Amino acid sequence: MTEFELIERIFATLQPDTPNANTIEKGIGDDAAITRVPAGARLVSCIDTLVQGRHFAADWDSVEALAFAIGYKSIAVNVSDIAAMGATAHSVLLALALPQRLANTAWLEAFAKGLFHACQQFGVILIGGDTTRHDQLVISISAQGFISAPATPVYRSGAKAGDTLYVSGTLGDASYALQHPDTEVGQQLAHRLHTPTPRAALGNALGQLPTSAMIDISDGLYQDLKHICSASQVYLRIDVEHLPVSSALSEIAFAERLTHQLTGGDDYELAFTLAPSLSPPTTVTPVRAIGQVLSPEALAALPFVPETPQPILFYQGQPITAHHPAPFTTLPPLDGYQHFTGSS
Ligand SMILES: Nc1ncnc2c1ncn2[C@@H]1O[C@H](COP(=O)(O)OP(=O)(O)OP(=O)(O)O)[C@@H](O)[C@H]1O
Ligand SMILES: Cc1ncc(C[n+]2csc(CCOP(=O)(O)O)c2C)c(N)n1
Ligand SMILES: [Mg+2]
Repeated sequence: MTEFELIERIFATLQPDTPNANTIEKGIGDDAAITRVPAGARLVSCIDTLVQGRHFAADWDSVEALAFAIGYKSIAVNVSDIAAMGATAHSVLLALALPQRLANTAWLEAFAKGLFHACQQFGVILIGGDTTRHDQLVISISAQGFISAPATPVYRSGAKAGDTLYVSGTLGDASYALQHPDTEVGQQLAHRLHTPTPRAALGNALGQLPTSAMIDISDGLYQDLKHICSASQVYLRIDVEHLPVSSALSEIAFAERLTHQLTGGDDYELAFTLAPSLSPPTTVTPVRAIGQVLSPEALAALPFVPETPQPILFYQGQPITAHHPAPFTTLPPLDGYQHFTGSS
């Protein structure tokens, strides 16, 4: 298959019809795509790259077996970032660095089926891309979405003292599945790692409310909430016993599963803050209050306040510290997933 046959046979042909198609003046097939933007809408854009051996397994057997899931997940992680702005995803561009051994109809069809399955589920259309050859599989997807009035974008920077902190779905499932793939619980949770569900409808509903801050959880709850703390210049209280847990993960010892929930990553849940007078929207995705934005008075009452704004963990009403680490025996490292560490 040549590069041009591949694009034509797989990406232009396998795409199902979608409602967004009528807003695309030119999709796959020219030098760039042309989209009709709804009058008054704001354009929301993001990009995420998935790399063999870093975002999914390095070995070829896994990459071959996971073709559908890799296609699905590369769309899902972008839809999640668009949802985290309070927006609705509309269309995507796909840049594919494809190893020779995957440039065959079987692998590409399975990959495209996963990709288009996610596109259909979340109402997005593939409008173009770029295909090159490389020795490892690397997938970059950029997504664009829209926010139309009365919805407004939700930033990381708007959390206010007294707001309630919420998180959607359940946490820690993907991380457990990644680290324990051969256990019964790991296998029950494998779908949460390979085919995560971005909270598209919830993100959209939160864009209709005066949601004060929002982020999607990709690198671990604690680390991602740190971004809300520094952008909003607030301290967050997290009550660890309130972290939502799936029934499969609840089988695991409390301290161990909490570590996955706080630091594991790959959750693609939404964390957000709302003024206490507001109720979170009711969509198919459950949400749970897990803490609050600390007021200056609440902070002043703490035995110790870190210098920089950050989340503070509580268990049974008491701050979790190195001296009083319960429910942990020793405080685990709370940094989540990082591509580069501090050392050079
Ligand atoms: N190479 C880059 N060039 C320009 N901006 C970048 C680059 N890498 C990251 N950014 C920007 O930095 C900000 C944070 O990026 P980051 O990738 O950490 O986002 P995230 O949503 O927290 O993580 P995820 O990759 O899991 O979606 C975003 O605004 C992103 O666009
Ligand atoms: C083989 C393998 N190793 C590790 C992980 C875990 N992992 C990789 S990237 C990431 C954060 C989001 O990435 P980004 O910040 O680039 O969007 C996480 C939690 C995985 N899924 N597969
Ligand atoms: Mg994000």
